[in-house]
Amino acid sequence: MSYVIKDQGCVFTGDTLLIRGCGRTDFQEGSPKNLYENVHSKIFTLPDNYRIYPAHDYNNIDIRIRQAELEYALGREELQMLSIVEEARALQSRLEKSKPEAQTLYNIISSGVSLSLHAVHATSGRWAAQQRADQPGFYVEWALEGDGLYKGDRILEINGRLVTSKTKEELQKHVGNSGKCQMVVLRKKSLPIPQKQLDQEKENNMRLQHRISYLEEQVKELQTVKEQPHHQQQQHQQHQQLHQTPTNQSQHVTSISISSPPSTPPEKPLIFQRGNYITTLVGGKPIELMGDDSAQTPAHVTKTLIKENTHIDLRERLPHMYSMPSKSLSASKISINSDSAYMQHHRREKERHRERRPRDPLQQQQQLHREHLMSNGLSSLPERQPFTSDFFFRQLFDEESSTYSYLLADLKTGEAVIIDPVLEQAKRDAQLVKELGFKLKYAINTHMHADHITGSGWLRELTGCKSMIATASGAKADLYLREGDRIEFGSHVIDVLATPGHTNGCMSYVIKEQACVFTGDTVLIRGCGRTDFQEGSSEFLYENVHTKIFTLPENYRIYPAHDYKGQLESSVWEEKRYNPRLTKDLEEFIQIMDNLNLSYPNKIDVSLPANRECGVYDIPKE
Ligand SMILES: N[C@@H](CCC(=O)N[C@@H](CSS)C(=O)NCC(=O)O)C(=O)O
Repeated sequence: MSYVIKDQGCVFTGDTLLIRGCGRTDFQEGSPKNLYENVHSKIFTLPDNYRIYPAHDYNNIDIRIRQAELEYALGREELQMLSIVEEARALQSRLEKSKPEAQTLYNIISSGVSLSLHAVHATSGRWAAQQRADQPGFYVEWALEGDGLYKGDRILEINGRLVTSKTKEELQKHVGNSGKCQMVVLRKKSLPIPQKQLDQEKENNMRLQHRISYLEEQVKELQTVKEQPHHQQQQHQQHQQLHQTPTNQSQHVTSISISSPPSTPPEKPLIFQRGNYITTLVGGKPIELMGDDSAQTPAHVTKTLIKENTHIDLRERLPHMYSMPSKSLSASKISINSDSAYMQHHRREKERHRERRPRDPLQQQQQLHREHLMSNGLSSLPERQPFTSDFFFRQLFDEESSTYSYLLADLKTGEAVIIDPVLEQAKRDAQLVKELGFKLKYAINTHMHADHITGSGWLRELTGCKSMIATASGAKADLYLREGDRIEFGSHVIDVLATPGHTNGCMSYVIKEQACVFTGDTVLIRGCGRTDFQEGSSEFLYENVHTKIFTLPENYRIYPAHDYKGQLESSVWEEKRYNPRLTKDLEEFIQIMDNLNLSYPNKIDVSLPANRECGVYDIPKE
């Protein structure tokens, strides 16, 4: 399927149409003919300015490597899961075997219980035997100590005659009135599994079931991620993390049915934890986190359905949780009594809101969204300002250094600029410029990079553009930039802001008309550039971000030079609220920056000397 959003002029083509490629057709129901026909009749007939968003992009060996890594991780998880499934099966069968089953000699021996034959002379005659429901033979019920008979012994022979009796009276005839006789009895060597051990095994089994369902989820996730290109894989990870943030309300429900609940509630609560996902079972019931605080705690409750319905006072059972800090579990809001006053209030409130809801589905959704924001103490994301129709924007990625480059153009004049190009991608970028019919005017650097060689020098050779960098960077270029400079391409203007801190020569580039800012390494998504080498200064970085970036309108999009977690863009609104470093006060910020403990960029030794020469140093011939 392809999904078209007409009013946004874009189509999501999945694997049907990829950038400069298309999906393979050599498995599943693949058909080159059908693919070709569909692309030509349904995608290529859409307006030419429709943006195409494919499901994959494979231009880089790193993606393959990442996929191989994922395959490996998947294999490992699958193996682990298999061995745990085996373990669970073995446990299950032991549990099942502990249920009463027909005590035929065959069943007993095949279940692994060893039997021994005993010749017993019952001299006292003080013993009794009984039949057992649905089981053949007679079993000693009680016997006087010292006679050598034990409860549970199965009587095979009495006074030389095999016991084939069907009734107690027939047996009595063999024994005679005195009860004194010579007997052969069959005795189980192993004693039945004690209840405590049985309970323990049930508990273990429950744990294993839980682990299996977690591993199944992991495998499913890995399988999904494996299908995605690196970019999306990283996004997926980020998405996962986001879904564990306090603002996420959705509950993750795993349903495990245990057919035989423990006869008595376990003394201790069972707590399962996977990262922020916590399941606590008390008396077989999951504890639910409720109340506003649950939105602020990273704990995420997995419901496990167990057939049991006891209400238990948690304060007695979990006194330690009631003293936990609210960051790990909001204990004061823990309750398992679904009819608690809080729940009743919550339900009534929900109903009240439902009654007030508008009829129109769109308005209803809007109201729900407002309610959701309000109840989570969030303000609403500012409205997005679209790019103007004559502004071309393309974000490009270099996998090796996780660097974003941005190709921007004026569609009317064809004049283009590229921000932070990477040497290894210069050919790709030059090719794209050519295909789109642009004329590359400038290759602009946000700063002198330490982790990769700039592509600006090489692009200059390939396209005739001019390279640019801040005077303060100390690097060579065709043109030097200072705060307040304006870079023009067609009718578009980039305003230059000096934002030193990561390095002396760091610049941010603002395009007011398009409501966006290219922050280089000054502001990263939920992070910022390191300040531990070159001329790094945490104080400068903090001050410049707060006075020059965070003062921009909140709906300005932020485009950084790197992202290591698969995020593509952010906004001033988001970073002002969620940047874990820059939202702190200066003192704490400096402390965070002083303790990042990042290793030096792998390519620092080649990048810095090359970038001082605008990247035209040691350029590969090919
Ligand atoms: N591992 C990478 C380098 C990662 C790194 O240090 N990134 C810099 C920007 S490039 S100098 C940075 O400021 N990171 C901040 C952060 O919080 O990660 C490599 O070897 O190239």
